[in-house]
Amino acid sequence: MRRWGNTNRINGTHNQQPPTNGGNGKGKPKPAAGSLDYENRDNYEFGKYGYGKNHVKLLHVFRDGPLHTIREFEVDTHLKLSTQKDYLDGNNKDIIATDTQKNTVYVLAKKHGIKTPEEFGLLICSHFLYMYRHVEEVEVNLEEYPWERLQADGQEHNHAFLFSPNAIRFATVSQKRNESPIIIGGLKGLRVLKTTQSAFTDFYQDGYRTLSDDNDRIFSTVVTATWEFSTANGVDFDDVWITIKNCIFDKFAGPPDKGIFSPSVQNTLYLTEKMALDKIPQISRIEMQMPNKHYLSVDMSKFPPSILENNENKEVYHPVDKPSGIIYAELLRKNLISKL
Ligand SMILES: O=c1[nH]c(=O)c2[nH]c(=O)[nH]c2[nH]1
Repeated sequence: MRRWGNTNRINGTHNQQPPTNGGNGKGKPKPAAGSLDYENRDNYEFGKYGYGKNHVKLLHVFRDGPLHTIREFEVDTHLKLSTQKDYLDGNNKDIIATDTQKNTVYVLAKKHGIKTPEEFGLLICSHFLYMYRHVEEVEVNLEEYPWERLQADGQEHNHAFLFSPNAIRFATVSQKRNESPIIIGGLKGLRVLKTTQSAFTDFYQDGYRTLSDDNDRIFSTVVTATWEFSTANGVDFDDVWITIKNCIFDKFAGPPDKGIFSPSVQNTLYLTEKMALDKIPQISRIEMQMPNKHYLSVDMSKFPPSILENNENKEVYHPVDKPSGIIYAELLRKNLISKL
């Protein structure tokens, strides 16, 4: 999890002028002269610091007559204050208690509702920056529970839902005072497998290599993807998430009858990222991980033919948990790189 990272910024900040009584002061109060804790203090400085509440669990139900819509989240809120007197001096005056942070999540959900994880994260960031002048930076992580509307008699149910954990959606929104927010969308845990249209051949040959070329192998992976938005204006965050999931399916599986050929996990990963950047102009970069979950053919050659009714030895595979290959890459729009 990225904490207090700093990369590209999105245009347009929220009004972050705090109420006049927000926060209670800056500067380091001096502990009593001669205090042991005070000695040598100037020899040190803080690196990363902050605090917050993790795993605030929340179900939001929107009742539009008989049609109900739900979103369930676990939310982490993290604040970085401009003062460090809580750490340095045991002075708690500036601390917005983690319990208060938890309450804030519930109150904001009740007051404003929840549309998407990204928009709820933006709301929480701007709330803390607006309310408390001594909050320097906010980071919010949101993980969504994968509820889908239940289908009954071929029809979408008004108020019943099915837990469908085939891909977990998450988002991270962070914002520094007087800067634009950074919005990261994400997907993880998407496990897929195909039984053909995957090969791995012609790779580096030397005395350390024992793996044979394989022209037709099983390809299975558990996809993680994260992407950064270059704008929040007019973005349909739900639609972006579904589009990226569909890019993964398109480049991994291809059309239902013929599929799509993969010469390596690396190439499939790159083509997926490229398709996502081509399709979604509002994202500036995408990063993916595809572990290679190996399924190895069981060697049947030592069994006598009489014991095997069918001699075809590619029907039984041994799923190998560990070790697994790990393939990853980040793809960025080139014009953004050259502007840095
Ligand atoms: O698609 C693959 N990429 C690799 O880098 C690799 N390495 C390996 O052993 N098998 C595979 N498969």
